[in-house]
Amino acid sequence: MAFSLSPELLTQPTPFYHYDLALLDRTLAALQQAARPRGFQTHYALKANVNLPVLARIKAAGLGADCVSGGEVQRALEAGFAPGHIVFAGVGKSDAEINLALAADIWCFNAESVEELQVLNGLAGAQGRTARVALRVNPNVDAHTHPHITTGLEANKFGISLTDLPAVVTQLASLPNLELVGLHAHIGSQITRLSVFAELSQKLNELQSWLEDQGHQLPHLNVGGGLGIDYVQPDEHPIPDFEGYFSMFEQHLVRRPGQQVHVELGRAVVAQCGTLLSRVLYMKQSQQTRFAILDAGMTELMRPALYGSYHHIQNLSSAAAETQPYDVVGPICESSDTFGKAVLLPSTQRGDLVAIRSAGAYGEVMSSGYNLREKAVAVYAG
Ligand SMILES: Cc1ncc(COP(=O)(O)O)c(C=O)c1O
Ligand SMILES: N[C@@H](CCCC[NH3+])C(=O)O
Repeated sequence: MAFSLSPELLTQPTPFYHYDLALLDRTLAALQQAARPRGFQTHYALKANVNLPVLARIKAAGLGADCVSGGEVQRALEAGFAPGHIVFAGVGKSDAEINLALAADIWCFNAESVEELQVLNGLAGAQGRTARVALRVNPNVDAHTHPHITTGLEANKFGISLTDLPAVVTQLASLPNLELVGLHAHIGSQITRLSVFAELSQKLNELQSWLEDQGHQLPHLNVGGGLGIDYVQPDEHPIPDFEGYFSMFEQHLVRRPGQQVHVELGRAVVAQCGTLLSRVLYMKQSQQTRFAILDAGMTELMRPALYGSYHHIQNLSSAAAETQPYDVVGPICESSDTFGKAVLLPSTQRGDLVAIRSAGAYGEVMSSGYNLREKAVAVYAG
């Protein structure tokens, strides 16, 4: 169904984020329908969107929480996620963040280096606790996505490299306040080539067998997130291909009896339910280009400026059938503050309301106050 705003929101000051919670609920239902019969548990990666009404629906659907900062652990607790359903990942956890998560007795730390394991061991001992850890490995699997959001290659800072793994596992024997409970990998985001998850599964199978040979049985595996969405046709494909995603792991990941397998999805859960609404402030014609200058910019949605990402743009005020190309830009003092070049829109003018689609993930959370901009408000429907 094409995006439209309810009449009372037509006078809402712009820019603002709009979240369709009914679509979020349908997405969560489809996700659980694909995950549960196959025996997978889903955590939601809070980094994609941390708004409490969004988190409430996600928690109600039975997902756990994947956090990458002390702030996210706190937000997950505030949203009512049980500590036993929270994991804490991240390549640079501070002592204060680790202490907070230890005190909350979260389920698991996904650890990314020997030094982190040593610090975690010390801090857990000081609190008189044992910390459950999963080793985040860098499996050197190419996710075939944008280089800035690829995380599972040797060149990336994330995870323990496979060559270091034997030394890390040896070290664990001298860290009495840690309990190894699992293996974790996350190879990247906005992945649309699902075969890479088969490759990841095969790497994890080999590593699991190797760890068992070292005497470590793993009650838990975490295969990360990364499932991509359709930014080009959000109306045709509002719900991502959860069936295809889970069936890859079902077919290729060798699970042990009773083993828990987690996925941690962010974008696929929340991207399509969010839209950034903005008004055209000015039209401007240069020698070659017709610009539509919006009141939203890279401060509200950074993805196009940061990665050259495509977001579908609609003019909600103009019904003309004929279209012409516009460069749709923001008001920020950066040339990269551009939502799209040569975007085909019906005749557009000052005051028109514009929808920038698929902005529910990594949109509002990545906003900034650059140019002393005020934070855009969020409104919820459904
Ligand atoms: C460790 C980890 N887990 C989960 C995610 C969520 O990824 P996505 O939003 O692509 O599902 C990310 C982000 O890429 C991540 O870094
Ligand atoms: N911020 C990225 C995704 C990064 C995922 C976190 N590792 C995006 O907007 O696509």
